[in-house]
Amino acid sequence: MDLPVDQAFCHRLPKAELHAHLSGSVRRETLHSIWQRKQAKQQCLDLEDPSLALKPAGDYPTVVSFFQIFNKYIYRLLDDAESIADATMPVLEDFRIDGVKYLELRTTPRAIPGPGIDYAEYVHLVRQAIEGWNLARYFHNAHNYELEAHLILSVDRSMTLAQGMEVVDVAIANQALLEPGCASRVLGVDLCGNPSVTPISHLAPAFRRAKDAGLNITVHFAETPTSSTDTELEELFAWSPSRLGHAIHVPPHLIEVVQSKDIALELCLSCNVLSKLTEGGFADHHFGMWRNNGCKVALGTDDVGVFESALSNEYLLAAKHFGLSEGEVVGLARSAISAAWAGKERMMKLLDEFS
Ligand SMILES: CNc1ncnc2c1ncn2[C@@H]1O[C@H](COP(=O)(O)O)[C@@H](O)[C@H]1O
Repeated sequence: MDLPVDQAFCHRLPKAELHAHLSGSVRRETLHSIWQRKQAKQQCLDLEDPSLALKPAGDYPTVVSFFQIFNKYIYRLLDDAESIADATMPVLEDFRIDGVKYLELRTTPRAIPGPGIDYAEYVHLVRQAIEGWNLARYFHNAHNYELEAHLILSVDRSMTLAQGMEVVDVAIANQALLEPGCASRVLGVDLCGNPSVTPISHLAPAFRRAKDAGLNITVHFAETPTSSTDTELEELFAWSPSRLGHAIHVPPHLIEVVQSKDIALELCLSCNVLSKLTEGGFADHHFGMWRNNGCKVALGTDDVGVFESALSNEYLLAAKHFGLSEGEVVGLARSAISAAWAGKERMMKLLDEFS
């Protein structure tokens, strides 16, 4: 008999997180301690305490105000090698504690002129932080990796083609392990950023280069009505993505394309409801529509630092608002794992954890 799904069950579930933005996944407490350290060193003196500067989840009046928190606050605080490392490691630890076994963390390479950080160096710093954390857990846990973490590099919609190309070149250069014994790699490229920034067609050659180099492609798709024109959505399909993020305002004739191409959907319930990208509450979320259409769904947190709903809670919300049984929630977690990019063998091992 199937029992009602509860928090403990969703926590125990071996989970794959495929849609999480690094800078949006940093907890407020982590930002606060980085801010305190910097204040003590007389740095970032013009930045308010993050507990005052960042609104509670759900208090962003528009989706545009949500995007401003990155440029106006988080990027200004995380502006050197130390703070990038200090932000990245707790993000991994938070996912591990929540029972995430496999993570594809995405981040947008940033150039930070002061300390001389370019896109390649930014990615190197994030990779070093991942490997440092990995190593600590490896020795703590009798030489087993508890969380396998990889990277996806994001191209922001506002980038020029030259910047997009540079992101892809850095992604290509980071497809291999950093050094023998390391565990993480760059697996793919994403298109993200404020969906009111259009058009995006100038970025096509960058995604073509990524595809040609064997990188996987995911794109933020149909997040707002402005970014859901047939022209944009057909352009994005031409980039051959194997996954789509959010997929909110997809017209019926393109729903069929998603089905026929077996594209997986990365769906983020709390993010969409709290940032008002969707209308209504959780029960109105398009998760129900995609699931009923038999599409492969991977639940994700998007920006857990902002929306404060861990992946286990996203499974609980789906179960609660869509009446899922324990067996159906397990099926959902397996569906996320089957959409991951780390290779068949690795995915089979993760799927074994359910037996
Ligand atoms: C509604 N959800 C979303 N839709 C689109 N893009 C989003 C996003 N949430 C976050 N980002 C993108 O991720 C960047 C922050 O992380 P990284 O600096 O890359 O690690 C933001 O600047 C934004 O471009």
